[in-house]
Amino acid sequence: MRTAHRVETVRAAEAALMARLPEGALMQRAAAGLAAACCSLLGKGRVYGARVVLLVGSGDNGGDALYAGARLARRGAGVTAVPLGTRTHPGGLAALRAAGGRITDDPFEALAVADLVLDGITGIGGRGGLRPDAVPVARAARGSGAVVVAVDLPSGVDADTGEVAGEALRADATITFGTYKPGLLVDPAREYAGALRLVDIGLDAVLPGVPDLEALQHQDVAWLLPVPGAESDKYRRGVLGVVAGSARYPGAAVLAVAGALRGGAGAVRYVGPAGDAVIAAHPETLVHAGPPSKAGRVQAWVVGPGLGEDPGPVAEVLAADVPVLVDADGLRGLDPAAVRARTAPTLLTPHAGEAAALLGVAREDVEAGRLAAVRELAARFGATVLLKGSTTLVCGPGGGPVRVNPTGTSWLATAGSGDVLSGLAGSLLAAGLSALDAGSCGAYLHGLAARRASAAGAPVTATDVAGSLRDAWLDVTSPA
Ligand SMILES: NC(=O)C1=CN([C@@H]2O[C@H](COP(=O)(O)OP(=O)(O)OC[C@H]3O[C@@H](n4cnc5c(N)ncnc54)[C@H](O)[C@@H]3O)[C@@H](O)[C@H]2O)[C@@H](O)CC1
Ligand SMILES: [K+]
Repeated sequence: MRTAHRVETVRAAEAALMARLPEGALMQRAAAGLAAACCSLLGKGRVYGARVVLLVGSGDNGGDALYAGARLARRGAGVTAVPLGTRTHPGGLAALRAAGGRITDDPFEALAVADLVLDGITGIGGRGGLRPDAVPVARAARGSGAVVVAVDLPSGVDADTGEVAGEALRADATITFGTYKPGLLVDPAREYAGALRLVDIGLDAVLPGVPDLEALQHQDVAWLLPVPGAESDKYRRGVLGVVAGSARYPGAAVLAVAGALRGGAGAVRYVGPAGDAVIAAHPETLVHAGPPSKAGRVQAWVVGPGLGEDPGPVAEVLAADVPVLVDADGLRGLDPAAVRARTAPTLLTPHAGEAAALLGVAREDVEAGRLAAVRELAARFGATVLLKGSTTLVCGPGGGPVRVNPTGTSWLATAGSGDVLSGLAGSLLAAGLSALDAGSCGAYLHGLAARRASAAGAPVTATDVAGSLRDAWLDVTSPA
């Protein structure tokens, strides 16, 4: 599990750790890890003679860059610092000078020939986007052909929310200290961070056990996925009911069932007007044309994909005392009170547009502030919410850590892929996973399947994604 903590928590942990250590020890740990990471990015035998430029802001983030620069200078790199703040970390500056580094006020000359740029303008103390004087310097760094390495965070992004208010530096890699920060894992900031590397500075011992954000990895998902026991039959493995599709959108039913059949439930019961299309594509499905309440027993429901204008079945499904996943058309006009009144878990799976409609804000606001949006929806509906998009987030109703999905590809932005996800996550619900686990494991497998299907960088269809779910499942559950 990859975990992230917000700035307030990081600062408290750092203070607790610093109280036990000699002055400056923590910053030296950070600088040592940062310098080592820079050496490996430059490549073996390429540190001596490398031209390194440090962009140095007024705080300790600049201090990290300066101390790391001093270490690189001692290994033979030509290191030039560009002070950009109202002050420059005095100890770091002295260390760089003592190691033979130089200071310049002409960043453009130094950047033109740089092999590596360290962005130490702001870290967790940054507020808002880059200040105007830093903007042309950050752009020149990006355009220089050098490897751009952000210290702790790309300067200009919000560490806690992943929001980017104004301009921020685009890094090839970010070397972060002690723990990930939420902004490193959530778009739009995540896109600015490049490849992530965590440097251990001993913070784990003092960080709270419950993080603000967590990202599942293969072994976490493998642990959570259902495995049939010797005594299992199709009913004990869980039956999922899918209420989806309409005369106008029969394909949504076919795709939701395609996801559902590969999600671990023992059987899938389709309820709706697209039974013929569903059976033609998936003969293993049980179909029922009548209302959901007459369809027979299920352990979970999915309602919404391709339903069209008729919200009738949504209320009927919400009245059932089993977990319910509501997606797509089922989310339109969804009443928070009706969801809050349920005793069984509810999982809502909006994309940014649907989330915006539920919150009464603009879609752009949801995309710019995904974490705030998913938390607000979960609190308002008293439900688990899976917010789909460039960074898929899953938040439980009780506050707890938000799960951020680390798999996926932009090729997933294709018609019908959400229908596959709702079937898949619903199937995991029917198999007995909690709404948080079903949503996050579903998103994980779905993203992995899309990556597999588009392996060579080709477009994928939702049908391709469903077809690759089995391989994604095997990927996750096969021992490394
Ligand atoms: N506290 C600690 O024990 C450790 C801190 N470390 C480093 O220290 C950093 C935090 O240092 P600070 O708290 O000094 O904060 P930062 O260095 O992140 O930034 C604060 C400084 O930047 C200025 N600033 C804020 N927003 C700005 C903007 N948009 N544009 C330009 N300047 C801006 C502020 O006026 C202030 O001078 C971490 O990110 C990490 O890099 C590491 O050395 C590990 C240990
Ligand atoms: K930085």
